[in-house]
Amino acid sequence: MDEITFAVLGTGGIGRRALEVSQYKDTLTPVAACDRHGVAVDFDGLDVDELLAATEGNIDSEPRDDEVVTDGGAATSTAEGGVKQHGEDRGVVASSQARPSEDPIQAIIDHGDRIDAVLLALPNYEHDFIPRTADRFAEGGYAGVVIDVLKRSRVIDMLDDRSEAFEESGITFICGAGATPGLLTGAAALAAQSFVEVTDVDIWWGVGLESGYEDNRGTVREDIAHLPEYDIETARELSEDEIEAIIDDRDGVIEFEDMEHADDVLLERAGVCDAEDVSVGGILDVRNDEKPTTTTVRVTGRTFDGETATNTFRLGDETSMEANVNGPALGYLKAGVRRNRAGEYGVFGPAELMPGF
Ligand SMILES: NC(=O)c1ccc[n+]([C@@H]2O[C@H](COP(=O)([O-])OP(=O)(O)OC[C@H]3O[C@@H](n4cnc5c(N)ncnc54)[C@H](O)[C@@H]3O)[C@@H](O)[C@H]2O)c1
Repeated sequence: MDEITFAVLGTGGIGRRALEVSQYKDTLTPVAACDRHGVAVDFDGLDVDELLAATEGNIDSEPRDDEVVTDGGAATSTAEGGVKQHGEDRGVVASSQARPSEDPIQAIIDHGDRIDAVLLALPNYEHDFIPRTADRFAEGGYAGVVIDVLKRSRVIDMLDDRSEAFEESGITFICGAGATPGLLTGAAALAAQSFVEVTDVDIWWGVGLESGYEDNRGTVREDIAHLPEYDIETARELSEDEIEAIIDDRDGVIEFEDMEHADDVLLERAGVCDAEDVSVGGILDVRNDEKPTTTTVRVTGRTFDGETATNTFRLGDETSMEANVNGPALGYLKAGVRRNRAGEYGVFGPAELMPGF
């Protein structure tokens, strides 16, 4: 496969690791990265080691009320929380390759003709943030791959609504392509191949995050929004202290049931099963690196010759969340580029990039 240039939007917990993992993937060259403060662009390839060192412990993941994100305005804030900062500059601007920008996303769109794929490692505190960001790429004349690792089911419909616009623009949009949804959705689609009818898909994940906790505060906040007492708006408003209190109350271990994870709609749109037959839950432990439970996908169905069985896919307990999100995200990115170069545009989920059902 020819070289692929790609950009990462968001150099938080996920985006930084995507850059790191890309160094182990053939043909991928990171040429641009941004966060809410600035942007780094280098078409000879970013110096990932320098960028990671500069942003180590320097992620600004606190949600912003006063942030203007989609109309070309500045991403500014008066909030001081959520930043573990060293040196004078926040986030990516601490890298010598980056410069401050009033509108970092636009700066990347402006270079779009030299970027094959864009990985959106952005937060999802407003459900339409990623769809609106995608709109900006389409309106800015971008023609390439856009891929996200978002979790929420309802956002997939919002992206589907844009399918025609993406097709007209020459955009191949891959949605929900992290771990869950993403790797585990793809695994479910593969496991389903033994069956003529799938009756249940049960996804159960375990994440141990002790040493990655500081880097993944954004993800933890979004996960809290899946607890029955919270939603995306109330989770967005929580202070860091309130989040710590929620974690303390549970001795560092948070269990989730019936999560609104897009694995359900992504399996339905790939024809594997009905969305309502998919359930997602899991356990997050922020005080241990060891997974509190083994991540499994169980797909139950009926074979053509009348048997009922459950195919199970299990992740090794040693694999980290970062490995299970970013390896698949970059793998799906490459699959997207193949489609894009073959002239296939529109919206695709991870299950559709597996054998058809
Ligand atoms: N599918 C999966 O398996 C999976 C797993 C983990 C995380 N995620 C998702 O990945 C996303 C990112 O998580 P994270 O932990 O990296 O979050 P984070 O808060 O650590 O990082 C978000 C980054 O986005 C940047 N950003 C925010 N607003 C911006 C703007 N307007 N312009 C430019 N940059 C902006 C921030 O500066 C930061 O660098 C979340 O939505 C999370 O739910 C998915």
